[in-house]
Amino acid sequence: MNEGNSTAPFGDDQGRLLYDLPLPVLVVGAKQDWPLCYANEAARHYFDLAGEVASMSWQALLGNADRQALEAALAQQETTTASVVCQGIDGQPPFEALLRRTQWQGQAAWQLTLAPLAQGTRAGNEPFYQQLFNTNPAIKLLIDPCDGRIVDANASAVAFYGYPLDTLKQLKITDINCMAPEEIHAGMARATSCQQLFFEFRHRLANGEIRDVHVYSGPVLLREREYLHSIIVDVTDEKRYCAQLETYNELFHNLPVGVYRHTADPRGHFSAANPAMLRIFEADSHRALFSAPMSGFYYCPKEINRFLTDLERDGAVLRRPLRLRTLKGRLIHAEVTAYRQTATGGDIEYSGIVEDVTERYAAQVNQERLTHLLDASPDIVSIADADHRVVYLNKAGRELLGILPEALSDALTAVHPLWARRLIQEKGIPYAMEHGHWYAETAVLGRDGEIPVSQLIVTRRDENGDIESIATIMRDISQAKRYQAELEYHAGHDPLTGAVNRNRFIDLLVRERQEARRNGRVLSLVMFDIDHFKRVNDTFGHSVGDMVLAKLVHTCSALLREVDVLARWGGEEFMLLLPGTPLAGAVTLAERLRRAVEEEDFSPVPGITSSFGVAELGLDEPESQCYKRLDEALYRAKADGRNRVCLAEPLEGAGKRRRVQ
Ligand SMILES: Nc1nc2c(ncn2[C@@H]2O[C@H](COP(=O)(O)OP(=O)(O)OP(=O)(O)O)[C@@H](O)[C@H]2O)c(=O)[nH]1
Repeated sequence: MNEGNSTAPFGDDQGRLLYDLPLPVLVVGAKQDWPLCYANEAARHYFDLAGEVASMSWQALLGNADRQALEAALAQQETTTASVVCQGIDGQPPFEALLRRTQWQGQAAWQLTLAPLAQGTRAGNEPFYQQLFNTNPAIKLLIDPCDGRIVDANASAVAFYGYPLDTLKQLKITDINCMAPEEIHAGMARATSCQQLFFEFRHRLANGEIRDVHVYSGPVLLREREYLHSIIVDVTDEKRYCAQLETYNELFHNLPVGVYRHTADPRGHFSAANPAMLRIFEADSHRALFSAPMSGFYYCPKEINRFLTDLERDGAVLRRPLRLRTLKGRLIHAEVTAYRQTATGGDIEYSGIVEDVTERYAAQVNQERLTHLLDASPDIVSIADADHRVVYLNKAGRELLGILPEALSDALTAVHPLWARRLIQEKGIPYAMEHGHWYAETAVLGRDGEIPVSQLIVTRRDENGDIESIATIMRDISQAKRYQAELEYHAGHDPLTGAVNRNRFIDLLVRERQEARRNGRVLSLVMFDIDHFKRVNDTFGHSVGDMVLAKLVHTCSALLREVDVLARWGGEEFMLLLPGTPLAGAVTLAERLRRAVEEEDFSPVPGITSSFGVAELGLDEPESQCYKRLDEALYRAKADGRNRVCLAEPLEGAGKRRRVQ
């Protein structure tokens, strides 16, 4: 498209349109002196121009008055359209210049369309009109302004409207114009009186299709009658094209991803960028972005060189992660798509899109870190979505289950014993759904049976408050359970004999008394110790004494019921708690124990015996009082010669002695 060439100045479609327009059209630059850029065929005919127009001064073509009026209108900075009535040049009819701002080869320009006024009023104009009407390819209708009848139509009109000429000539303009008839008549009146010559209408074709048209309409005098001569320009495609351009433009400006173009040279510059590019690269203006050398945006030149090499080899690179630097020096993670193309001047250019994925990248890195951590954990971690589909299972979980189960219920069935599954399904999940989390000790099925686990179920809700995920963390607590049991045992047992210690005995007694009260059961206590134990130590040494103590507990324990409790009360003194046992039963048991000890072989110690005090605990009797009664009974057993069982004084008659052998 060369400057001054009379064809296609604005791109093919629009250029063709202007070229074909039977009205003179000039394009002048919107700057000082308004240099002439273009004249269409009709303008060349009107002004009698030949050859290149670029060097011509268009003002010289006009008379003084017209030139001043036009220059005044063109000088209006704010105006986008204007209309100036001109006298016309020598021998030509007057015209109305319709001014419209436009672009000429990327520069601001004015389009001047000259619509002849009252063409028919001058004698000798008819042949020119007839020539234009029949030979010019533009669509033309001749209309009777009185009733809107279509009097004549040229071949282009017949082709455009799709009616045979005869049919077209039987129609009125109101039959093809979509506007209300009264408005059409008002328009025709304005055109007839030359008040308005340019119209935008919508015309209906024979096939029913509606087209957008620009209509230049003015009066002509033919065969001594006044008609309206209308030149119809179909602008439907242009309008659509403009609307599409508008959409693209809007898209370009509002896209959240950066769209760019830059030169191939790494030291080059951005030459086009949408607003998102400014945001991504923290540029205050397009100027700031365009003036920065490309290399300033590269965080890792090696990475960029590889990118450019691949681009040169393949012509395009799709969605490659790149580390880039903003104008403020901040590192960003971007995904870049680039295409290589040859610009108009033959230079290589790159264009494409940049997506700032810094936040997504950080989230991904975080997720990878967490996954790494969770995989390193011996705890079993699983996450299910709102539909109970398992979406994550850490390494410990995968090792336990082998594969990722599809649903939470599958995972529960595969992992938990029935009781735990029920507990989780019936209590755990509903509770966590309501309160956000649930914690309990459950179990998983191990190779050698159940493994106790602590189980935490955590639910997460989305911004609408709907359940988004259900996460479960299970920790094997079998070791802890073992330690706990050991600790509990040691806290409540005597390490030498394995008997319950005094503290635990007191606790058990309190619990047993409550139970006895509830059930109306009796409860007896027996206090006993080894006779002359000091001698054992003195004669055989302390370790033999220890052996005797342990063996005695072993011997006695074998004769007790499960519910009976044997405690080492202190030194070589023991206490028995006998739930549900009345005094007589306790005495019988004490006697059995006494005999068993007497008969036991405590080698190397001969003749070990023991003495017993027995009491039934009164319903409301304080324990201390009962201990005292037992102590007295044991004292009596010792005093009476040892190796015997003595009954404690009954509660009512404390002080009396009773001896049972
Ligand atoms: N070997 C050993 N001896 C203990 C232990 N606890 C206490 N004794 C000893 O048990 C003996 C208790 O002696 P005493 O209270 O005089 O009673 P006893 O010699 O059995 O005399 P009677 O009870 O009157 O028959 C003391 O010598 C303590 O040192 C222990 O754990 N191991």
